[in-house]
Amino acid sequence: MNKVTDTADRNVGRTIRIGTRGSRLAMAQTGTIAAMLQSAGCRVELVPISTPGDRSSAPIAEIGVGVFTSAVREALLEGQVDVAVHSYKDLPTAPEPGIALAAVSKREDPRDALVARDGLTLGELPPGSRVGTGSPRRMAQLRALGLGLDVVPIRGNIDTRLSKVTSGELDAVVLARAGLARTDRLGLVTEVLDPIQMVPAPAQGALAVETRADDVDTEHLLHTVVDDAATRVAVTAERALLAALEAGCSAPVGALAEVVEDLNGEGAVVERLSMVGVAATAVEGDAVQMLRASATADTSEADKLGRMLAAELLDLGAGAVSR
Ligand SMILES: NCc1[nH]cc(CCC(=O)O)c1CC(=O)O
Repeated sequence: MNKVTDTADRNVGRTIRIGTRGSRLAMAQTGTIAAMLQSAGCRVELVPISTPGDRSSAPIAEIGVGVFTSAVREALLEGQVDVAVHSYKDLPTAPEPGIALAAVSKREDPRDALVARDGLTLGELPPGSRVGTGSPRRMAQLRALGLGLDVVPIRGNIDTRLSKVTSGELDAVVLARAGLARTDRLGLVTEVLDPIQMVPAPAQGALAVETRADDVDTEHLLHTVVDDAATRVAVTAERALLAALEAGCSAPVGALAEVVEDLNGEGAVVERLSMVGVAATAVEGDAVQMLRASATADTSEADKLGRMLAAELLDLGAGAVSR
């Protein structure tokens, strides 16, 4: 008997309750995980959860890290739901007592995307163009490109941000390509940004699927049905870099790791983990410099690779701004 069948059998007759926020993105993400569980023969129920993050329009920096995730985690701990699905990049780096990261699903394209007026690319936007983003990481990298863009802080869900281009208030916005893909809006993208110029947020495009730490059946099920090994290795390295810099999800820090095929000394194909990390030296004003470090390691050393690149960035002077 294969592993999936075995796990599904142990969960026969059970309905797995998945907590989800009501936003279009959250619903899409939860739907992806629900569909995987259903394909494995599980019955699934979606339980809507409202969070303070959804009810407030204050800047994320003010309302704090984890505003979107803590209410869903509470519902999990209280037993109202069995599974919580989060955008992995929105999770604080500190582990949550009582909660297990049961699976990381196969990552969407992690790159950032530009949605600009008149089909323009970043390079085609005239100097002085107003480009909106709420992320210090994107702000810093946009400024560091030296294109003379007017980088405007914005907030709100994907629809709110896109509407600022449609209304003419902004010339462009930068968003995660993954969020646009999951909500069927890739058609609006005028340029997918080069991940060397715009290093994505750690774990961008990946979903973290959690369950209660004592719910070993659900944990095993999720691990078997949902977990993607290559994604987990990559985001482990990226999150290790973030944690080592003591930087939260809104910090001016980017990291991207990828499992790649390489040749070893004997000419045999081996898998390696290749990674780049960036941190901004300043986020206020226009003079922003991005510090950069990159390296390759064995896939079994993901955590170590992330911490090593973080140490390199700290040596280069990243410490002062990332805390
Ligand atoms: N911070 C909000 C957020 N959290 C996850 C996504 C998109 C999906 C992802 O990055 O995995 C977004 C929107 C965005 O950054 O444009």
